[in-house]
Order: sequence, then structure tokens, then C-alpha cells
Amino acid sequence: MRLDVVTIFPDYLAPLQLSLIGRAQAQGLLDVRVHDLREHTHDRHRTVDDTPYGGGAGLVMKPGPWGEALDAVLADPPPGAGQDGPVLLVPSPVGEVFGQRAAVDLAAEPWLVFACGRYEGIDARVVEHYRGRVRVREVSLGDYVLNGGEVAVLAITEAVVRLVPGVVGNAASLTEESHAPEHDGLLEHPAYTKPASWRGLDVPTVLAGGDHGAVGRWRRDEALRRTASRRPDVVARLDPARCDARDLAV
Ligand SMILES: COc1ccc2nc(C(=O)O)sc2c1
Repeated sequence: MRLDVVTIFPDYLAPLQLSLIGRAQAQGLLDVRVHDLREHTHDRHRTVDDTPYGGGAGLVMKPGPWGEALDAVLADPPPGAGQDGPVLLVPSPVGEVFGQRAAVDLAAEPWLVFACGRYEGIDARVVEHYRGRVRVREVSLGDYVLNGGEVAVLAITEAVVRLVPGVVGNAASLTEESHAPEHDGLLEHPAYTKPASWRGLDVPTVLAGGDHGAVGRWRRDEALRRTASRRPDVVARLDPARCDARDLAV
């Protein structure tokens, strides 16, 4: 997978060189390229923003530098980019809320390009223009507002890249996690390790009993109970063929 990130704060993306994502690059599973938007300005002050048409507070990112930056990225496709080209992801408070389903879909893409906005956002014509050239998805981490897209890029990249085959050592663990489609999107059951008793709190006896069937049932019940009590929105979109009200009445 190739990831391109265009930003005015390249150093913000330094964590992509660490840990799991850094290791994926060393293994050749991932090619991350961070581009400084200011390299596509031509004035002495390297200006990337200006006042909004129609007035109002704040500044809007100019379309010119974005057009040059994204054109330069698109002009250098990775091998295997395919006919569809990249998915252009634009983190934004007005975007679709990013979730595990989107992470799974994006993990199957050979090429993702992120456009990190700052200030009051990017001139709307940039998204409009590129919708005619590539698949564009405006995405938000949730119903709150950050100062820019970089934090969202770090979160989305981690959620997506860990699903790329070979990146996580034990791929089986991915199917048992919260929100995993293989886990019906439920929240994960509680986890325990040694010692069996800690500060008067004991590990549930079923987990130490060696009855794998009973452990599996206990874990499923705990996942259903947690999901029902904490995430009614997740319950609302469960597949009734796999989880019905009886299951949730645990
Ligand atoms: C100007 O660029 C921004 C500003 C706020 C913001 N908030 C996000 C979020 O996911 O909450 S993405 C994002 C991008």
C-alpha cells in the first residue's frame, strides 16, 4: 500500500515512522510519503491561506497550492495503482464518521492520498475538482472538531494499515476485536491475565476451567452484554440473523 499525505505540518506525521507502521515500511508492505504543501507556493511568504469570500472569521486554504500538490502526487502513481487510481481522503468535521467498516474497505486499496486541511478548511473547489478525477471521501473521527486533519490521518492510517495482510503478526487477533465484522461489530469481552487474584479481585472461574466451549459462550455473552449496555447505536445495526434480542437480553 502507498500512502501520500499532503500537509503544512510534515513533522506532525513523524509517528508514521514508528512501531507497527514504521515496521510495515521496513518490510516493504507500506510506502509512506509526506509532502509539504508549502513546496507548492510561489510567493516569498509561502502563503497557503486567505480570507473567506462572504466574510466571516478565520482563513481558508487557497485552491492553487492544493491543485499543484495533488496533481504532483497523482502524476507519480505506485505500481499496481490500477485504473481506479487512489482514494483521496480529506479529514473534515463535515465528513462521514470514520468507522471499522471504512477501515476494512480502505485496507483493500493499493493507494490512499490524504489532504490535511487547517484553519477553516480547504477551498471547496478542491474537493469538487478532484471528485471528477478520483474517488474522494471526506471523513471525520467523530462529532468533535480538531485543529486540522493531521491527527485524523494518524488515527485513520493506524486503523487501516493494521488490517493490511502481514502488518500484524497474529492476524487471527484482528477478527476478535471490537467492531470487527467477523465479530458482528460487537464490543470485545473483558480480558484477564495472571495473577488469578489481584487486590481481592478474581479472574472469572470459567476462564481458568479449561472448558473451551464454556469460555467461548462466556466471551460471547460478555461481548453482547457490554455492547447492549454501552453502545445502543451498535446494537441498532447488528445483523438480526446473527444477533437477536434474545442474545442481547443476557
Ligand atoms: C481544517 O481541517 C480540519 C479541521 C477540523 C477537523 N476535525 C476533524 C475531525 O475528524 O474531528 S478532521 C478536521 C480537519
